[in-house]
Amino acid sequence: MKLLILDRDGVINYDSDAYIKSLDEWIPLPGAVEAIARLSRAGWTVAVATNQSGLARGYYDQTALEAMHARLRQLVAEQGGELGLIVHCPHGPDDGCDCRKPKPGMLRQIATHYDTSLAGVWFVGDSGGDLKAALAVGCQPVLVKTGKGLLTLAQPLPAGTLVFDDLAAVASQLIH
Ligand SMILES: O=P(O)(O)OC[C@@H](O)[C@H]1O[C@@H](OP(=O)(O)O)[C@@H](O)[C@@H](O)[C@@H]1O
Ligand SMILES: [Mg+2]
Ligand SMILES: [Zn+2]
Repeated sequence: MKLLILDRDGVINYDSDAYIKSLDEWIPLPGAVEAIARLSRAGWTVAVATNQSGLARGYYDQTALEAMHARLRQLVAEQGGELGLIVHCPHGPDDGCDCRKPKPGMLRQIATHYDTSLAGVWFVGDSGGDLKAALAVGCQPVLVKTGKGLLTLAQPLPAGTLVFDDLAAVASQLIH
């Protein structure tokens, strides 16, 4: 299957060092919704793996998070596409979970959901933790320059990391 996995904050929507705490703060990056819809219409399954430690920190609740994800699904549907599984890690850095990136637990959850291999599946992120999670399970690490991407690019990247300006550029590369 044509599976693409995306990080959320900094890839699909603007990120903030103060976390994205409400639907009002959740603002799609230019071209991101259109890119997901284009990929979906072209037969790609687009899934999301996102750290949401703001839940553990008490900055927002599950209801707010689900409102953001419902809005994203609605926007993609309005462009004729369909967004696949969204998996989030609700834990904090000290909770010792298996799902918080750079651990690959969420990527494995997505592979299990779709009963497919992760080998070579592109995982598109903006942080070093995203790239590490990809490498841990044989995904193709892909960095975009949106969100924290330029900061990440200032550090040494894992060998073989692909770099694109944004999600729209990733979509154009995958859709021939
Ligand atoms: O990029 P994804 O995984 O979709 O989500 C990242 C967010 O959960 C937040 O992750 C936090 O990191 P800590 O969780 O505090 O280490 C910070 O980087 C915030 O700026 C950011 O909004
Ligand atoms: Mg991110
Ligand atoms: Zn977790």
